[in-house]
Amino acid sequence: MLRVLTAAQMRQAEQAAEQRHGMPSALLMENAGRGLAEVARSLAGTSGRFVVVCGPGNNGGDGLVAARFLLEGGARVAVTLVGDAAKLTPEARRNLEALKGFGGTVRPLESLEAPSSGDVVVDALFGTGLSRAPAGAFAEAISAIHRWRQAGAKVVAADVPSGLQSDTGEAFSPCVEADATVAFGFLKPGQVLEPGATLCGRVRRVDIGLAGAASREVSGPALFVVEESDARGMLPVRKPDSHKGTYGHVLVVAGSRGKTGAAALVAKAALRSGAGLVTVATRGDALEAVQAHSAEIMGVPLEAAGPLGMGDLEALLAAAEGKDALVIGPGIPRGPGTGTLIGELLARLEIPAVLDADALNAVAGDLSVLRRAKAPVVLTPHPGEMARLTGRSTREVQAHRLEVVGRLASETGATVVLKGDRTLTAHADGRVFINTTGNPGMATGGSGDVLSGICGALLAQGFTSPDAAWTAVFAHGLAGDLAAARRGQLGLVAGDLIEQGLCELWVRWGR
Ligand SMILES: NC(=O)C1=CN([C@@H]2O[C@H](COP(=O)(O)OP(=O)(O)OC[C@H]3O[C@@H](n4cnc5c(N)ncnc54)[C@H](O)[C@@H]3O)[C@@H](O)[C@H]2O)[C@@H](O)CC1
Ligand SMILES: [K+]
Repeated sequence: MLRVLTAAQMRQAEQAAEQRHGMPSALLMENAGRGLAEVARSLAGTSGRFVVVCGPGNNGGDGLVAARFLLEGGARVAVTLVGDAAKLTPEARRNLEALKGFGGTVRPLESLEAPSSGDVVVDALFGTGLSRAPAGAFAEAISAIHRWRQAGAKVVAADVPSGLQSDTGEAFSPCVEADATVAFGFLKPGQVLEPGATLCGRVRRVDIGLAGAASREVSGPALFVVEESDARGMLPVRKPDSHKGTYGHVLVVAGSRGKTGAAALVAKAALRSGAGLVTVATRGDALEAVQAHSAEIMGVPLEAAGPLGMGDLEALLAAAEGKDALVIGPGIPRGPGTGTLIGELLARLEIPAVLDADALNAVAGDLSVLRRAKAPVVLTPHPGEMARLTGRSTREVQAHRLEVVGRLASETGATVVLKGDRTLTAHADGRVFINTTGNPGMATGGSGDVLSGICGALLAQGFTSPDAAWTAVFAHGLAGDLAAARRGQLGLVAGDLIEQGLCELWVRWGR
């Protein structure tokens, strides 16, 4: 997994490096600038020129160091400083002097010969210290960088494209669009969350000497980007002497008349993700249709009528006997008593549970039932369901995804999966896993049911709730990518994620 640090955590890491690991910040800046120069050089044509646009903070300092290394290498380099030179940080100022010592000069932006194809622009206006929308001379410099890029120059951003908020991935207007971004030391959330990820172009991380220990000394959420090897490594290789009991039995409480497909998708996804057995508990008038979807699905009829409620408690407790995980929610008939029923189930069952779809809406009114759960709980809301769970608007949820998902996990003790582009999985211990697989073709009915089925199967196979959740999210997204490669994004339907995507994925992973 790749560790991701917020701006505040980067400052803590920098301090720890200096105070406890003997690594002065001047050296960090030197390493950052050298790495930046190397990436810039790799993007230039044979006789390409470099234009380095520096701001007033340490990001500008990195640019000044890069300019010095480029000059030292014999390149043609123009440097411009935007803003009040008197306000340079002490480290940036030292590097301005060092640049001058190498014969470098700083010129006003208007006097520069416009770079074009083969040339490289280094954007070192703002990094993690950006605090508001760039205006005035800064906005003009960003417009110039944009024009130069249109004319064919490549743009490499120091740490983050200027104008991008490194903690959220939200972009102010204007914001630099880069061909490559050099991440100093650690990735930043804004480099992996959209729209930031797109604005960054290719992200190249360079080591700058922030001792590994520094990343352990930072406080707040521990953010990670999941890589394919992480998810693959979680999936068990089946042992020759195992049997269906080895791989767990999932109880799926889902579906109703007219929504039998939801239950079938959960069940089939669980079956295709290694669960030994899957039983669906649903209203008697829907069960036959659910089982007709697949010969492998076992069934338990819930004979009470109407919405799920306390009248179903005894039947569900009985159905849960001998099961290893519960998935509840997709397509259930929901009524005023459904939340109470789910609360009772969580308080009494000793198996981990995935709450999805209408189970989330049912508990939204009283989240305290989650705290009283006997076993681990995974919540899998999409942004609209997250809005109902947290009493915020969907827009607010989307603008503060990291913060919202982390807070709900720590308040409820559950593992929370906030779905959408770059799905986030937060655990109550402060870890947040950022997912990078998946595609817009997966925005289709039933896709979420498949995710909860995969997650249920992994829980039944003994995964902890955070491991089940982030692994399921990664596998679900990659299954979507594999299925889209065969069907196209427009042609993709949820069933393809199971029959094509997941099966192709397990073959690819040798599972
Ligand atoms: N933290 C670390 O460990 C390291 C940080 N380094 C660099 O330092 C950067 C962070 O440096 P700083 O904290 O100095 O921040 P920045 O260089 O990103 O910019 C902050 C400066 O710009 C001003 N500012 C912010 N938004 C503005 C706006 N919209 N218009 C006008 N002025 C604005 C601030 O008042 C401040 O003076 C990183 O992105 C990275 O490039 C590197 O030198 C290496 C080590
Ligand atoms: K920058």
